[in-house]
Amino acid sequence: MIIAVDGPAASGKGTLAAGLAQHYGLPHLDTGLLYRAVGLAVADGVDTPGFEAAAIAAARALDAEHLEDLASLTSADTGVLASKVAVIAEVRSALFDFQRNFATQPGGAVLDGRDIGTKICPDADVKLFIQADSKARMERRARQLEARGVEVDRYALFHQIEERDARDMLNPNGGFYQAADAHLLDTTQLGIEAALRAAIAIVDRTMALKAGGQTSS
Ligand SMILES: Nc1ncnc2c1ncn2[C@@H]1O[C@H](COP(=O)(O)OP(=O)(O)OP(=O)(O)O)[C@@H](O)[C@H]1O
Ligand SMILES: Nc1ccn([C@@H]2O[C@H](COP(=O)(O)O)[C@@H](O)[C@H]2O)c(=O)n1
Repeated sequence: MIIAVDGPAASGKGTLAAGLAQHYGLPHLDTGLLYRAVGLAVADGVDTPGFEAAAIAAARALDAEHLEDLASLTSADTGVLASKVAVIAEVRSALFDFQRNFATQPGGAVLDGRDIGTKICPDADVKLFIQADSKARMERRARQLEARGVEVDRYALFHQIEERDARDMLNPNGGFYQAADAHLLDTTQLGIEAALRAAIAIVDRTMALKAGGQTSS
């Protein structure tokens, strides 16, 4: 079974994808980490003329070692860098095979990102599109950063998240939109446990309908 989980920054898609993976005994890939690793690799050259070529080279050279420094990869600044390299078509195509191979491994997988249901796994068995309002997302991200001892300017963080979402939604080479057959799950009013229960219910219902020869979207 392939489960595709997409959504904007700090919507909780990674948390839900990890919970679904654990529940169904599937491997999980946070595809944002790939873009973050590329962004981090070219951080020093951001907005210089060689930036694009350097990002393409970094994406082509990416391997598992680049995904180890989670503290640097998951910072808010690296998220912005990731969204800058994510608009480059050759970066996206260089990362495609890694994601596709992960998704199509025997038994299936859970992947979360922006274009999983639309570009990476248009054939996914279940697609979830996670939403939460911008203020709730900002507050969740602020608390996550504060738990790590990072000082947070909530006003700046709110604008950074909105700016990143806009860049992702307008990305001409991206695929960040709700697929026609994706299930919308708004978690603004749901805690982590309730959101995971709702996601599991959607997956179970979709798979049961499919087994009975029906579609659920
Ligand atoms: N339903 C929820 N209610 C409250 N907090 C949540 C909920 N879902 C996730 N969180 C918390 O919000 C923060 C961001 O969640 P998460 O990393 O899963 O988001 P994301 O969409 O994967 O973010 P990004 O796209 O930036 O990687 C985490 O600290 C997580 O524990
Ligand atoms: N499938 C994806 C995943 C991510 N991106 C870009 O990377 C940025 C960081 O992703 P997070 O999920 O870790 O927030 C994101 O803002 C996108 O620009 C992508 O394009 N496609």
